[in-house]
This record gives sequence, structure tokens and C-alpha cells, in this order.
Amino acid sequence: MLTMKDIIRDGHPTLREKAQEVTLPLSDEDKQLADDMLEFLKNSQDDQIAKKYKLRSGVGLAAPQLNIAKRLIVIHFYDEQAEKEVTLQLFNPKIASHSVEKAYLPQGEGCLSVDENIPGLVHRYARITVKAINRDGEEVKIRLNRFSAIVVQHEIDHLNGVMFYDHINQADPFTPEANATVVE
Ligand SMILES: Cc1nc(NNC(=O)[C@H](CC2CCCC2)CN(O)CO)c(F)c(N2CCN3CCOC[C@@H]3C2)n1
Ligand code: NI
Repeated sequence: MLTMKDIIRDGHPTLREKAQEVTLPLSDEDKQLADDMLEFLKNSQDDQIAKKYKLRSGVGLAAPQLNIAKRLIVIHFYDEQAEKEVTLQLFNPKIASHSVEKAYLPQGEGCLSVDENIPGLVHRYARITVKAINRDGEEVKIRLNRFSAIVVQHEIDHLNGVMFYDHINQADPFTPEANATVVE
């Protein structure tokens, strides 16, 4: 099982690299990696397992965080508003289109690859359409909004060597951009 020792930290060069597209058809190794990443997220959200293995809680993970420079992201969390579990294992994800409107988490963002807290608002697109290959090797087109959209953008950033704090307005970190929507 993956634990925090498998996650590389800020300063490691791989976090600033552009990850390589996954070759198709998906290999068993790449499918296993996606499953290992999903298991980590589920474990990290289980109080007992997280405590036992000292896992920081996560709702998303990108392969470069495991020092694997491949374009693979995994998302897993319970969407209270939609009252359903959201689980995505996306290979070669691309933002095909996005809203002009921006959105942000009022508490800012963190990252399993960043050990210190870096306060400040991270403005992202409020709605995105993502094209990707799913675990079954099918091309999918997914429209996302609110929390899901924010998490997926954070993860796709990791595939392009972008960290969440790159987006923080250092001059004015806590002032929301005009017309930006808060995602509670
Ligand atoms: C917002 C949040 N960020 C958590 N951690 N950080 C992460 O996931 C990083 C990615 C997220 C940071 C901001 C957007 C994407 C990991 N990253 O670095 C990957 O690149 C959480 F854990 C969390 N939740 C809320 C829901 N809760 C349900 C019950 O279980 C616990 C869970 C905790 N919400
Ligand atoms: Ni992160």
C-alpha cells in the first residue's frame, strides 16, 4: 500500500516537470498504479487506517507526486451536495474548455507534496470540461463544477509542474478576484 514515504515533497525536480502521456493501450502496470493511488485516497480518508499509517488526508493525487512522471490523476471524495461518491481515474486528462468565471476554496489549498501551510486564495475555473482516457481505455468527456472542478485542476496542474501556491496573488493573497465564486 502507498504511504506518505512514497510521496515526494516540494523541491524534488519531478514536481516541476511536464509529465509524459501514458501510452495506449493502458498497461496492467498503469492500471495497477491508478488502483494503488485510489486505495491511498480511500485509506487516507479512513480515520483508523490514516492514524495507523500516519497518512495525510487527500481527495486527489497525481502520479508525479509518486515520482512517476506520467499523466495520470485520481480523485476520490464524497460529494455532500450531490449526495454521491466521486471517483475518477483519468489518464492523459486535458481541459477541453472552461468557464470565464473563477472559483476558489475559502480556506485556500494545501498539497500532500508541500509540508508547510501556504495561506492564500487559489483562483481556478468554476466549470471545466475534461477529456481523458478512463481505466477501461475509453475516451471520456466529463463536465465538472464546484469542488470536483477545483480538485481536478489542482491535479492536472501537477502534470504540468504547477504547484497550488503558484496561483496565489502574493501582493494580495486574501482578496477574491472580482466575480469569483466561493466553493464551500
Ligand atoms: C480540499 C481538501 N483537501 C484535502 N487534502 N488535500 C488534498 O487532497 C490535496 C489536493 C486538494 C487540495 C485542494 C484541492 C485539491 C492533495 N494533493 O496534493 C494532490 O495533488 C482533503 F483531505 C480534503 N478533505 C475534505 C473532504 N473530507 C471527507 C472525509 O475525509 C477527509 C476529507 C478531507 N479537502
Ligand atoms: Ni497537490
